[in-house]
Amino acid sequence: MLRIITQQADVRAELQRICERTHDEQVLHKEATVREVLQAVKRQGDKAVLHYTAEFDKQTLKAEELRVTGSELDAAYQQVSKELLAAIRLACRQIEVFHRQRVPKSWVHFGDDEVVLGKRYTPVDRAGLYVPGGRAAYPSTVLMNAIPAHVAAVPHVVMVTPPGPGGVINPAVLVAAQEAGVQEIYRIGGAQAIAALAYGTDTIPKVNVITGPGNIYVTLAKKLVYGIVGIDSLAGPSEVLIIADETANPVHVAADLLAQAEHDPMAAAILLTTDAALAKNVQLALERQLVDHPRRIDTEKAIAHYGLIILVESLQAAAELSNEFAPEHLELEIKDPWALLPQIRHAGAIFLGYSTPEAVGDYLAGPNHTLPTSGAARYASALGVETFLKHSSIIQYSQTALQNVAGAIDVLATAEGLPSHADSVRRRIQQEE
Ligand SMILES: NC(=O)c1ccc[n+]([C@@H]2O[C@H](COP(=O)([O-])OP(=O)(O)OC[C@H]3O[C@@H](n4cnc5c(N)ncnc54)[C@H](O)[C@@H]3O)[C@@H](O)[C@H]2O)c1
Ligand SMILES: N[C@H](CO)Cc1c[nH]c[nH+]1
Ligand SMILES: [Zn+2]
Repeated sequence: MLRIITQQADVRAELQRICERTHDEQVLHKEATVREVLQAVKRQGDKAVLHYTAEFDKQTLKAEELRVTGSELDAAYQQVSKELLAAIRLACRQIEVFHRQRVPKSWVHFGDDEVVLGKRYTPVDRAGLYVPGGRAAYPSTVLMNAIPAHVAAVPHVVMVTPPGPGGVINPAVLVAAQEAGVQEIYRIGGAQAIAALAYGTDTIPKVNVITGPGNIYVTLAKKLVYGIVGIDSLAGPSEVLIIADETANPVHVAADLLAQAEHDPMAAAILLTTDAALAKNVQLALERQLVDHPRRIDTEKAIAHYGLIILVESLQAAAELSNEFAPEHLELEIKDPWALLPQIRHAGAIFLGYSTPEAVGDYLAGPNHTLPTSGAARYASALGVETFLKHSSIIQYSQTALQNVAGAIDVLATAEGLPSHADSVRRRIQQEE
């Protein structure tokens, strides 16, 4: 049963508990497991990857079986329906159109002071895309990761995803990967996959950046290898926070809460509403929709531990609580969502109005669905083209321009006690004299 509480002193503590659920004490033992997996893969490479694939994914594979073959890729097209292929292609187009609008451009400015300054963007050499596959297959996540990498012109893109029974990878995942231009795919998942991408093994190439969402093991592993490789953000168990007033449809609100809760027993689903009747009706609708839900047990776990309805005094109060939580997804199911939007400061993606369920963003609106979770939206953003790019600063001074600033550099270098810095400028000026 989804709990209803009224806005009172402990609301903030309760929201904080849910927000920080991936950092709490129960997660510590998982972090110990993840550290062990990372160390083992670093030292033993493929041997450890195969060991953990047998232990956690229950699949016994040989190193030469890790890479998905060309014939499996071809066969996948025969296994998906025409409708699914058409939907994947529609999503592909819309995601690409959106991501092409965001490509940062290199620039150079030639100043009148004979100083040239600029920024030059270049893609990483190798990217590793994690596509989750434990509880569900995610062709949509393939597209959300691979298309920005393609738009960024990353030369070498590797994808990993956990093996299903018999080592098989869901054909829709393989089709989506081909439609989005991924050629190299390995059937590994969890922390062992992140470790393999970060350190490299005989079979799996070491990459420069790892992107993609995953469960708590994947997210902890990404956090721990950050620095050895870049990462997009901590995109862990899914979340939705809905702000609704008396005009919202309780059946739709309940469906949207379940649409996130069904991802993972650690998913979070929160409703902030100004209307007590709506709160009650959402609670009832959610119970009804859960009755014959195919993922009922895990979804109920998420709702019981990380689900909540809070009755708030005003939409302004709701916006403040939402900002503190910084949800991955925020829905504004209210009369005038645009009026509340300026109050919203932290959210991975914001869905406005009654006809914009979060699922449109999950699949094909265009913006990326790989989003920061557990409060990371306070400082991080959606995966994007820029995740696969870095920029180098461009600086050129003429002799005259250098003379103009030589005195200031001398003073700063002397203040820092770094005489060779000052000398490197002085010698050039003197050489000219
Ligand atoms: N934030 C986002 O943008 C976003 C997008 C899509 C999905 N998600 C989230 O991705 C997650 C997908 O999770 P999933 O479990 O379905 O797939 P997953 O691929 O993330 O995790 C499966 C892997 O976890 C490992 N694992 C399972 N149990 C383990 C154990 N006891 N010890 C060590 N390793 C273990 C296994 O190796 C397995 O390969 C969900 O939490 C979902 O909410 C988030
Ligand atoms: N809601 C997920 C992000 O938290 C993304 C997704 C993929 N497929 C369905 N949903
Ligand atoms: Zn979803």
